[in-house]
Amino acid sequence: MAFKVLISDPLSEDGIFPLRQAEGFEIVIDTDLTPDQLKDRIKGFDALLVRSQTTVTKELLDSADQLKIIGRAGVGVDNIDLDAATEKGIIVVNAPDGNTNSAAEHTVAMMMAMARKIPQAFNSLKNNKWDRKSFLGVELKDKTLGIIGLGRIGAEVARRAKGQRMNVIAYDPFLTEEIAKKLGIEIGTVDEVLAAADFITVHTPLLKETRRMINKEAFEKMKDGVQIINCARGGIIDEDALYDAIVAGKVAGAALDVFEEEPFLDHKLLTLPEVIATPHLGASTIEAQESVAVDVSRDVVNFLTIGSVRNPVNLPSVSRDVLAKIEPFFDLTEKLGMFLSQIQNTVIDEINIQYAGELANYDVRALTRNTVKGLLKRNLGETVNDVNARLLADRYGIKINEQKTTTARGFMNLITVEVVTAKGIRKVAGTLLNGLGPRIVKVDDYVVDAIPQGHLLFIRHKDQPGAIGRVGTLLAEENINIAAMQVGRSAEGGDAIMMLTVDHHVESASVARVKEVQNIHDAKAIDL
Ligand SMILES: NC(=O)c1ccc[n+]([C@@H]2O[C@H](COP(=O)([O-])OP(=O)(O)OC[C@H]3O[C@@H](n4cnc5c(N)ncnc54)[C@H](O)[C@@H]3O)[C@@H](O)[C@H]2O)c1
Ligand SMILES: O=C(O)[C@H](O)COP(=O)(O)O
Repeated sequence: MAFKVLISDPLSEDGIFPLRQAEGFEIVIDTDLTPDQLKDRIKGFDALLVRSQTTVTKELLDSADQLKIIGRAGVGVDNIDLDAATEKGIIVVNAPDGNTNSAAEHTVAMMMAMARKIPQAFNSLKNNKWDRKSFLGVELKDKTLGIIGLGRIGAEVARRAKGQRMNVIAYDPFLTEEIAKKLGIEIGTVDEVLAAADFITVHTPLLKETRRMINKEAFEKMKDGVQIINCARGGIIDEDALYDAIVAGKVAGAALDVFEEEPFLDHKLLTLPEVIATPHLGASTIEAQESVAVDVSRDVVNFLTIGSVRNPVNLPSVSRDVLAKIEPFFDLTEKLGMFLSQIQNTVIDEINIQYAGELANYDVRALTRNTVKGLLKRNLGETVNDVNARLLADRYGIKINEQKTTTARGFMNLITVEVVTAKGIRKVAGTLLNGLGPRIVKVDDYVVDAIPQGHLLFIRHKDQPGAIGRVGTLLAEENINIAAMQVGRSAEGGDAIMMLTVDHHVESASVARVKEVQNIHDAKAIDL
């Protein structure tokens, strides 16, 4: 099967080699589409690769009939409607590390260019003026740089600022004493950073909390003559407040790579001589572009071919080590969910999943999602996947509980899935048998040994002579071949079950005939 990938923003040709090399991938590059054209173009594509130019709206996603993955060749995903993507079961991946260095270098370049008024001086020279008086700068040495947001880029900027012999004070909700000590910087509150800094640079994502966090009140807390850098996201700094603060002489310089509205050709901040700017070039280096394109291309190929990704944005990521331990259980957990959903029809209130044995030592959330996906699939079909399984369960008011225990009662690992409904509890347990693969080992309280694959007939009956024989005869009449059979009972003459592996799907008419057999309480056809 061929996978179709649409690239709607300019990406490094060298960086997309994982897509070019992958077998069965058709790549279309179309970077000049209007939003309306893109809505039409997206139909039939399995993957969309973007940078920050393409705005991925709910409307665009609504018109995407095949889309499974969006790759953002960069960090910020504020151009993508993540809620809409999650809702539609579309995974979003980004490339969080590939442009860190470039963005940090650009930030430092902007700070130095601003401190020494290099763009203004160059501009004057280009206009045939040899002016040595208007461009008196300041040194960085011994000045204090305030960093708000000390993630990947913020930390790299801090390292470089130390190299410029600056003092650094930073605020980040996750900044520990240990990290600060390692970087040789001071930790401050936002207000302390604002008050102490000669230069302030922001490196947070644009979030509800960070939108316009550098506003009129924040400028009032700063030193006179402070200089501001934003190479993170437009909107973190209130542009009107910045304009006023510069005009009032409070802010001596601003170096901006990003803006509230992009792209633009005319901006009132650019009328001020104190402002230098670049058109969102933080990640625009050959190295960064190649690196981010490689990262997202790999994730797109891996996701579409083997279902795994390294940098999911709307799914918790699983480390490589943990993935190696839990990956063999993916198929089993989905099948356990599918099995349970077919032996019972009542509205599910709660799903309890117990991981017993070695698995209890790992982060098994990916297995839980997979189990829930298996359970919901029967009614929600292919619209449910790993991305939206938990969200859909939430929406239907289904509580999900994950329990772990290291004792697995004779098994290396045992996964027990239980659904709680108004009619009671139904459960199924499964394991991986060394060298033999997945097995269902318990259904409700009956011990069985069935391969969770293909077509099964699950029968509840009374443990009486002849019940098994009569079912066998009836299935022969229906031309249904039995490949394997398991029986289990609570007590001699009590309730019992039969698990038959058959060669084909059992039609509902045949199931109805089985139910009429003497001493048979119930029968269900199961397809796994
Ligand atoms: N100009 C460009 O071309 C360019 C290039 C790359 C990244 N970026 C942008 O740079 C920003 C940082 O990227 P990163 O890779 O360092 O991200 P990151 O996730 O590694 O770091 C972001 C940090 O911000 C912190 N943070 C969140 N809310 C905060 C708050 N209210 N106050 C203080 N800190 C807060 C987080 O704790 C985190 O440590 C993002 O907005 C990204 O989109 C821009
Ligand atoms: O968030 C990012 O990675 C940067 O803003 C880079 O955006 P770009 O890929 O559009 O240059």
